[in-house]
Amino acid sequence: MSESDSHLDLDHEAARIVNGRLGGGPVSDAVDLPRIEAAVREILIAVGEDPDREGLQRTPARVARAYAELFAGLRVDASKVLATDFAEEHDEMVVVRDIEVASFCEHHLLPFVGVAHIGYIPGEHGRITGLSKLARLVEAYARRPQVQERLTSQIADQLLNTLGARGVIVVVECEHMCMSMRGIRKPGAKTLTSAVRGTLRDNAKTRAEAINLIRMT
Ligand SMILES: Nc1nc2c(ncn2[C@@H]2O[C@H](COP(=O)(O)OP(=O)(O)OP(=O)(O)O)[C@@H](O)[C@H]2O)c(=O)[nH]1
Ligand SMILES: [Zn+2]
Repeated sequence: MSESDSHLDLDHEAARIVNGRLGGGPVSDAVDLPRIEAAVREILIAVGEDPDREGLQRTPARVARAYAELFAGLRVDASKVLATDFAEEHDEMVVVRDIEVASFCEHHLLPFVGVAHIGYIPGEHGRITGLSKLARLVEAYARRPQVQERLTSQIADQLLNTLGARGVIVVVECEHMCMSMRGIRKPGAKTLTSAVRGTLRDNAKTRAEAINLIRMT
């Protein structure tokens, strides 16, 4: 696979969506900005605001553009993110940690933010991926309505299936705004989720090594 095949840039992706359509895709695939604008205007009225006051006049359009960007992952084929891979005689662990996560809980459409740590052991044929692609994979799955558990396992499964990794560990730690700003109101509470696949699941010693690398300061 060539570098350019997999050069998925979510900002460009969002820009294309804002411009009305995805490159090559049908127009109906694009985010319906006017529809979001109309809905945001309705929300403003419903909460008792005046959407026509000066400060709010452009808000529905801004929110529509923001949503196109924040949910751009819905239009990314996550399997293509890992398309740049290299043959390399490396059958040891690769860990990238502290990858920023900004996602949206699908229950309240409020952000959850934190970090993801990803470790994998290349498969039999020794395919490794570009390091940035691991962060791109996080972005592709985070920029959509999510639950943290699914985000975690989707990342792990994609590494296992597309890259053919022998073992995968994904740990995500996030604070959910729906728990901090409203409802139970417990700011600072962190949710940790993990997904462990392949040899890392079966072999306690290798798993411990991965966890040590993730925790190492
Ligand atoms: N498992 C899981 N739960 C989540 C996630 N994000 C938000 N939630 C939870 O989703 C649940 C939704 O619960 P509901 O009782 O339907 O909604 P609610 O009345 O707004 O709940 P409260 O937040 O307790 O006020 C809440 O307990 C949230 O904390 C997530 O990523 N994973
Ligand atoms: Zn929530």
